Amino acid sequence: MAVEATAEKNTGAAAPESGDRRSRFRRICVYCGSAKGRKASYQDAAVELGKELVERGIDLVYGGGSIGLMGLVSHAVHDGGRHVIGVIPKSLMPREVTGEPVGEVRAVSGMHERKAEMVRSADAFIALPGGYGTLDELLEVLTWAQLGIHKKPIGLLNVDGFYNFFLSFIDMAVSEGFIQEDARHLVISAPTAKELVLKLEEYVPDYEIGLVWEDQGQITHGFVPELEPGIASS
Ligand SMILES: C/C(=C\CNc1ncnc2c1ncn2[C@@H]1O[C@H](COP(=O)(O)O)[C@@H](O)[C@H]1O)CO
Repeated sequence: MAVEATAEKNTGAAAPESGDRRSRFRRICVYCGSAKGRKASYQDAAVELGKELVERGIDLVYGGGSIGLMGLVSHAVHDGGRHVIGVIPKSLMPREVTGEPVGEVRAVSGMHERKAEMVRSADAFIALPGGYGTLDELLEVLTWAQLGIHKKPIGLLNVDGFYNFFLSFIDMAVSEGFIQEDARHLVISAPTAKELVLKLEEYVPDYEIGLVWEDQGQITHGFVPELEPGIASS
C-alpha cells in the first residue's frame, strides 16, 4: 500500500522498550460504523482496538450510543476500566436511535458541535470501518489537519483492506494534483490495532501551513503531548 508506506516518514521516535506500554495519549477518538458490518473481522477489530486502548491506559472519545462497532469498542474500553466519553447530539439521544451508552455522555447541540467537541477532547484519531458518518468525521479531521487547525495524528484501521480503495483514491488525488504530497502523510494506516497505535505514538508532525486560526484556539492548542522522558511508546 503506497499510503501506508509513505506514512513511515512520520515515525521519528526512539525504538520502544518492550514491557512498558504506557502511552503519550490521554484520549483517542474512534470514528466507526453505527452498523457492525458483514465480516466478523470488523467486529473483532473494534474489540481488539478497545482492548489495546485499555492496555495502554488510554481513554475513549466516540460518537456515543451502543449500536454497531461503536457499541463494541466502547464496551471493550469501559469493561477494561478506562473512561469512555460519548459525544451525542441531543436529537440522537433517544435510546431507540443509538442504544444505551456506557460511561460519560456529553450532549451537544448538533453534528457540527459534536465533531468539534470530539476533536477538542482527543489527542489522536482512529477510524475503524464505517459508512458515511465515519467518512464525514474522518475527512473533517483530516481537512482540519491539512489547514493546520490541529497537529494530532490520524489513523485508519485498515481491517481486511477495508480502506484500500480510500487509500488508492488519496494516491490518485495526489498524482492528479489535488492533494499535496506533504498532506498525504497526514493519513497513517495499519491492518491491526497494535501496529496502528504504535505508529500513532511515533508520529512526528512534519506538515506546516502557517495559518492562524483565532476561532479554533482550543483545538489548535490541544496539541499532542510529547513523550515524557522514560515513557516508552510500546
Ligand atoms: C440513523 C442511524 C444511526 C444513528 N445512530 C448514531 N448514533 C450515534 N452516532 C452516530 C449515529 N449515526 C452516525 N453516527 C456518527 O457517525 C459515525 C457512524 O456513522 P456511519 O454512517 O455508521 O459510519 C460514528 O462515528 C458516529 O459518531 C443509521 O445510520
